[in-house]
Amino acid sequence: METKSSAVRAYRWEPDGLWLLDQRRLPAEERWVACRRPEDVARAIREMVVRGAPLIGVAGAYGVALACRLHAGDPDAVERAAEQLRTARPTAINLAWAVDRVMARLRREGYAAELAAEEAGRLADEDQHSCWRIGEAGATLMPVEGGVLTHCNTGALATAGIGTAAGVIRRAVARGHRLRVYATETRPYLQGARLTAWELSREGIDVTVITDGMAGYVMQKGLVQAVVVGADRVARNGDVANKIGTYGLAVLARAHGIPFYVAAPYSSVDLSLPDGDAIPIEHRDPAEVTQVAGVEVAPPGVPALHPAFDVTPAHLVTAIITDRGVRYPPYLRSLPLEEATAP
Ligand SMILES: CSC[C@H]1O[C@H](OP(=O)(O)O)[C@H](O)[C@@H]1O
Repeated sequence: METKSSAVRAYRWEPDGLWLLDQRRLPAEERWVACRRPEDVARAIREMVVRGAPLIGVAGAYGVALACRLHAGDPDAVERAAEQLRTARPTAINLAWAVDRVMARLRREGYAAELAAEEAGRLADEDQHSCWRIGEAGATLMPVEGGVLTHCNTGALATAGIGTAAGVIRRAVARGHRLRVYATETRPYLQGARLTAWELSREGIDVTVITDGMAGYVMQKGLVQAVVVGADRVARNGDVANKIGTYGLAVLARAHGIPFYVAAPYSSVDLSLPDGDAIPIEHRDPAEVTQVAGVEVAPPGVPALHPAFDVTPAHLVTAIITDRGVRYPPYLRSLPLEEATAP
């Protein structure tokens, strides 16, 4: 299965450690950060040097390999480092899932850095193939010609492959769909304006940045024929946690009769949670809201909310595009995602 593309690569596992493309500096500057200790990786995840549900899972997995190197012969120290990695950000299940998978192998076979790195590499390869399968499954759902709105960044800067929602867009364009992509800026970190616009434009994909507040306008004007977003965690009933603002897009899409697709690997599905109310929502530093490029835009002392994610109820989701096929409601409402089968 072809999985390569011209998509950018956001991480490199090298003999001296894990190198991460510093996504806080894009698109102005392509600067790499070296992580040689597990706490370097945990900090990079917390500070969003690296971000994106599947990709922070891969980074966390390599962080375990760094922990085995640093704490050779001290399994308890590796366990403590793994706990710091798996809890660096709470919402994306991929992080805990990936770290737990590597640790399960180490507990069986020994706390060797080579084993951890091998398992992290397998995770990355699996995510590359998963992105490709998601892209292929979702491409057929995209308009042959028209506007597609996407939120946040779900591409090669969020995964080890071509992306989830952005992977759907990439594969649809590769198949000849004539798409105009509307990328919401995605305040406050600006994943859309800074990252998605950078990723897609450098590949010649027609992308237009809009403010988050323009989503209703482009839908009302008939400029958008589909919405496709990613996910950080999907509950058993199909409720979806994703970047803040996703829920509003789903409501707008439903009001305008526009299909609202979620693209996510099964590694983002958390069958232990019955519905979206149980998904932990990360609240980040309010200064990320009140400051733009380091400039205070709100009066000093005025508080700001900063939930980094929201939950879209399954009934607003047209379909979830996964690496195991497309899932349609009401299956998502009546059956756990795992047992649901495409109609
Ligand atoms: C491939 S899904 C990426 C997912 O992660 C993003 O969150 P963040 O940028 O805070 O890591 C966003 O929710 C995307 O949909």
